[in-house]
Amino acid sequence: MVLPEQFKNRMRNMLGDEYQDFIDSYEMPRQYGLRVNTLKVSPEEFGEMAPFPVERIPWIKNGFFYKEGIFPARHPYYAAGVYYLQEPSAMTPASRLSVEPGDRVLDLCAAPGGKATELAARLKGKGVLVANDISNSRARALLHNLELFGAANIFVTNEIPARLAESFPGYFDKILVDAPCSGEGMFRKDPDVIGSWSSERVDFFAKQQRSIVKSAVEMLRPGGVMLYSTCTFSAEENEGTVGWLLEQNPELELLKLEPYEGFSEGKPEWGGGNETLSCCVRIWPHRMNGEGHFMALLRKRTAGSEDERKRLEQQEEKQQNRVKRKKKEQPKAEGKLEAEEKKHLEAFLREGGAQLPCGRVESRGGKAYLVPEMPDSVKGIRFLRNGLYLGEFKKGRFEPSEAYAMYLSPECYSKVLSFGAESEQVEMYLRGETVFDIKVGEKCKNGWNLVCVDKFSLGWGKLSNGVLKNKYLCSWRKN
Ligand SMILES: C[S@@+](CC[C@H](N)C(=O)[O-])C[C@H]1O[C@@H](n2cnc3c(N)ncnc32)[C@H](O)[C@@H]1O
Repeated sequence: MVLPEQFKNRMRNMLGDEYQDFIDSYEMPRQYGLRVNTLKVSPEEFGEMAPFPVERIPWIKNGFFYKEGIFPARHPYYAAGVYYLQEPSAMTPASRLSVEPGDRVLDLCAAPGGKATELAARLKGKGVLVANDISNSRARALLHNLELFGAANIFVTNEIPARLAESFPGYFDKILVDAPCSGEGMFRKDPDVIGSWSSERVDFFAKQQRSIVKSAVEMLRPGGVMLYSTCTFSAEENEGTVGWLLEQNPELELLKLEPYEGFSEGKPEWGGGNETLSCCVRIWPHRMNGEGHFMALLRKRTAGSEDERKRLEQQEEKQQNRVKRKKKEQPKAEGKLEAEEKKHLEAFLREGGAQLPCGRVESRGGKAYLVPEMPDSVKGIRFLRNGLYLGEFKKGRFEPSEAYAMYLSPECYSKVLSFGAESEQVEMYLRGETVFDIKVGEKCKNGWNLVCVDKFSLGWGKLSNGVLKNKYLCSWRKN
């Protein structure tokens, strides 16, 4: 692998005696991993039922290594959202942010969802995940992955962080900032990144990261916890950014991350000398089985000293005023279901013996959504999805959505048609073809059926006289 001379010089200066081991790691095979969706299956169960050889990743509870030459994305379990393909060190940031059901969580730079899908799974349907990305096309991929995972309590936004900060001052319990970076830890996985590397880009990202984390801190509640991560090695973008953040925000303190023997400490001298920077964690490819990552876990202290309390109060007041001004500017949007719509939705739920989780159902443009609790100040925020898209009202009936199918499990719906993972029928279904010769049985009946591969939902199909009309979402179909 041909690496830029300037990059090599920088790494030689950083690593000293270790430099040769680091460079040699570029000749070693890259690491392949998948992370199990705990909304659908436990890691233990997956370990027993995995359709190809896997090995547990020692520092990630629901992570598994698989070998080069295996293609997990081709298996129907991938289409069922049973796992997400992710390089093992990239699994680490979300694994070290202690998200609990009921938390308000923000993933500020979330696309395509490698970490947001894990945060959503940890919430177990309670609380809310705001998953944001500045790029609209990448935010679409993020939404797709969250829906594939069956995540319901989501708000997928496409905003600049400063705009979000106006709407969510001091709102979140947990924030992940997986910042855009120079990607030095991606060289082995994606050699194209090498071509775009330059020391100017390192400086560019370091500056951009400061502006992103500044907004993130404004959105963290006192006592809340934030994890900052990158997939790069440069000091400027890692200890440098975190050192600056600590200087600007004395209410922040670094916490230790749940340890693993392969992790290395951050270097205070690379970030202005603050000794606590040693709490940061680095994953070096020559020291453990990961491509490379940096992580810092920060907590916003609750007001302690009188000065600090006053400063936080002033900050809070300023932010609340901004929210009040915004509220005045925007009329309240109406989203209640019409009586007819309510009737059609209830008829559908009754037919399948399904129950919606607690929450508010809203209708927008003839579509129904189960929406999470949100402050009024979100009005005006650009978003792709608010909550779980349940389905559409069409010609006097309700048609359930793909996202709703992915959210459901066969235990929650009374009409289920399950294909075996190795069957030709599951492949036909995923290609969008009509499936014939289906026999009705105890669970599989005429009408809307939740189509599954083994016990994992894939989508909808409408059964009549042994013929399954395929309702699998066109844009998700296999070619
Ligand atoms: C390292 S990637 C995130 C990867 C993602 N967390 C995952 O695990 O799949 C950084 C992301 O930040 C987004 N981004 C770049 N500048 C941003 C900004 N100013 N605010 C928010 N997101 C930004 C990029 O579009 C990109 O998707």
